[in-house]
Amino acid sequence: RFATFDGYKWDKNSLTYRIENYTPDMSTAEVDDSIDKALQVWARVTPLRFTRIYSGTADIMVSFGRQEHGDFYPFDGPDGILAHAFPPSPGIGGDAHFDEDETFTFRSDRGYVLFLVAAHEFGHSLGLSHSDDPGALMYPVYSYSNPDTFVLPRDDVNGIQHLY
Ligand SMILES: CNC(=O)[C@@H](NC(=O)[C@H](CC(C)C)CN(O)C=O)C(C)(C)C
Ligand SMILES: [Ca+2]
Ligand SMILES: [Zn+2]
Ligand SMILES: [Zn+2]
Repeated sequence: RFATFDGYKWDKNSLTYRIENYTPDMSTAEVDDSIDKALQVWARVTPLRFTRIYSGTADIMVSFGRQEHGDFYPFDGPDGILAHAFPPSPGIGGDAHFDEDETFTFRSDRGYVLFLVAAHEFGHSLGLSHSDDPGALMYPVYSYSNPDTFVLPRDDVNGIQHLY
């Protein structure tokens, strides 16, 4: 069953995002595609629309970092926590951080598929917290699934459509 951050949500349907830096694990094109596809997962089932910007401050700032990286939530080296994101609000709200000490992949299960991790994080960026449904994208434990055949689970659709 989905959960939200007590009604934190964006008060606009048009949101901007900016990819601030890249992981060496994948090509920039693969990172760009993974991030774009992860946002489209949510756009397909809501009125939300995402526009990429290349400078300045976006609603959703996407970055890779390791250990202490500028907020009070340092990462923890390989495995463990893969990423985190902040619920809707000005400033750091909406931002998604990925642990650079992970191996991120485009489609391979020999690492963590960036598309899947990002889709989960963007759920948080939009106002969803965790689901107790093990089949939900917003379940707090990573599990591999084929990005090419990924379908947003019903619990996540219900959750995001409860908000937008
Ligand atoms: C492989 N490691 C895991 O499955 C870890 N889970 C995560 O890193 C979550 C992100 C995944 C679901 C993309 C953290 N989270 O909720 C961010 O919003 C642990 C279960 C070990 C905490
Ligand atoms: Ca980690
Ligand atoms: Zn962070
Ligand atoms: Zn999470």
